[in-house]
Amino acid sequence: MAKIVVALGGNAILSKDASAQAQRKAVEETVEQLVNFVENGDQLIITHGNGPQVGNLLLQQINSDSTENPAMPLDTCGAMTQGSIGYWFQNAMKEALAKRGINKDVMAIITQTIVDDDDPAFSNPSKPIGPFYKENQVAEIRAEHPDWNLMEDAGRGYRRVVPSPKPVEINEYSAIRTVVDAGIVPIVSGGGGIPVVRKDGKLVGKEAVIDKDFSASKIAQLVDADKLIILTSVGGVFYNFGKPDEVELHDVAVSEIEEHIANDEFAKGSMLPKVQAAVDFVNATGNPAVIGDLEDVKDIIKGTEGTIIHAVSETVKN
Ligand SMILES: Nc1ncnc2c1ncn2[C@@H]1O[C@H](COP(=O)(O)OP(=O)(O)O)[C@@H](O)[C@H]1O
Ligand SMILES: NC(=O)OP(=O)(O)O
Repeated sequence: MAKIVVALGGNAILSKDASAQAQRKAVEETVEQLVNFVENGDQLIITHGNGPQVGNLLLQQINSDSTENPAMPLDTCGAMTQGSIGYWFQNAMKEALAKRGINKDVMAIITQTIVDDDDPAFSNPSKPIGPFYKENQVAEIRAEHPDWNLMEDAGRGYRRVVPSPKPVEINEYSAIRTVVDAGIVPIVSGGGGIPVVRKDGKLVGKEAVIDKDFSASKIAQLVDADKLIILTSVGGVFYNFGKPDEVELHDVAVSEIEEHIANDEFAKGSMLPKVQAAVDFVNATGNPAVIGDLEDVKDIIKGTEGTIIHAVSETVKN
């Protein structure tokens, strides 16, 4: 049995239709893929993003800044998306397991991620959230929301960006470990976890969105995972992505990916955090990380799809 942390992108849950019904359906389709791991005998730990959802939640609140019905701060919005997405996953996963005759508990855990109050990310927003805007909408949006920062997101349009500090600790780590050891399928650290700092013995929320790829890597290291799998909407990691000479990677040594990161070759806010999170995991544990398409889970389990990032020693063995 392998212990596997699987991270799913918020864009995989919300693509075009942002209704609760459509997102629930996307989650139901997603878990049909994830049960393959459990059927394969693996202990699964699920984590997910919330970029599109938390951005939409903020937009829904724009007109509710009255004293009677105030808008919620970003950390609380993060908690709300963790709750809603966790709720969809918990029920969908339980039902999908039952359909295959597997009686296993599934449990979403409200997770807080401790960050550093002095993280430079607080003054350098980089995490894309909410919908994609066309280039010709940008001037109007900037005029309407002068406090927003906007960034181009991997050739897909412009998005609002917010601070994204790095996870330092996972507050609920020991509870997560207990749940994992009990064989329960936990859904943890949704949206990267609610960003908090410790102040005077208390946890205080910060207005930010943590990258779930970094939290997934941290959790995978803390639970001694055998593998970290980051599932997204692309078959793997490409060099020269989107250019005529793009190349998809299948097996790659961590040192090679590190060189390409150092050369600034990966898109910030999309592929860069994934490769960085994978590299951190591989370097800390010596175990492999995989980046691949949610649709390819069966082949990722077989090792025939996705980009597998190996520790150097592993690559030398091959
Ligand atoms: N070098 C690259 N290789 C593969 N995909 C890339 C690369 N650079 C940018 N991308 C884009 O990054 C996307 C995945 O990032 P994103 O959508 O932010 O992930 P998430 O699934 O976590 O929401 C891919 O669908 C692709 O469009
Ligand atoms: N929080 C987070 O990383 O979300 P996405 O995966 O949706 O970008």
